[in-house]
Amino acid sequence: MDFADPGLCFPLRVAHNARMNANPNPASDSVGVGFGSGYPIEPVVAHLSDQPRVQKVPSPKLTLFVRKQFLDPALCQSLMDRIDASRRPSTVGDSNGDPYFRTSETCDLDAADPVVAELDKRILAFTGLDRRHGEPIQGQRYAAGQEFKAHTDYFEPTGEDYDKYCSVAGQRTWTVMIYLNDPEAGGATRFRVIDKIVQPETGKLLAWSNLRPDGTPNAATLHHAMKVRAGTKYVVTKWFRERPWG
Ligand SMILES: O=C(O)CCC(=O)C(=O)O
Ligand SMILES: [Fe+2]
Repeated sequence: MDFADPGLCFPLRVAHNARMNANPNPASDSVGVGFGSGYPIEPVVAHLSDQPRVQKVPSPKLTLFVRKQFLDPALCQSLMDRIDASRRPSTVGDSNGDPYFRTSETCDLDAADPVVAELDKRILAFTGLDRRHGEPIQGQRYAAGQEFKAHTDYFEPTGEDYDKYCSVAGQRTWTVMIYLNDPEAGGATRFRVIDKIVQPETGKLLAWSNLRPDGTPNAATLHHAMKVRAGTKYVVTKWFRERPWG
């Protein structure tokens, strides 16, 4: 389940793959090609830090950015409508046997849908990452009582599902997540290693590197989508990979 063990460290494979796929060249496509996979992270960090209204969470352990009101409420509503219309139970890699570990629902958003294409374009322009390294955007929906317990978005290199999820595109480099609404109560995202709780707000974007500057998976990215207490929570997520996606 991509569950973080802070003691784990798998430097060689990840660092090697990540370095091989970094693209230091300027854009050769319409948007988002400049920084390849997002590893090395330094150019991405510089680019994100330059964007208007972006805050970098001050932590030596984790590279995490917050950008409020990245999406306007109308676009958020269009995305929530799509998530409502087409959802399935969420799944986890490397299950630990806890059936309540991730109780939300997931929507595989259609990349051909103009609303989704617009979202993709904005994320690529904002991050500077290469569209070829991006997974298709997903939506997540949490009804009251639903959550996604503490996990990491990278895949444990020793986990039994590592090859299944990573053999083609490699490890996850960056996570970009946007809250689409502000649920009545609960639903915050808690990064417990750095003691940071982010409250959902309509259109607020989070972006973090799942890898340390040396290319190893960063256990300090451990995060918990806390239970929604009242109302419904919606987010969209786009993950980037070391190598092109499919
Ligand atoms: O919903 C959230 O706050 C976090 C979602 C998440 O961590 C994930 O989908 O991997
Ligand atoms: Fe996550």
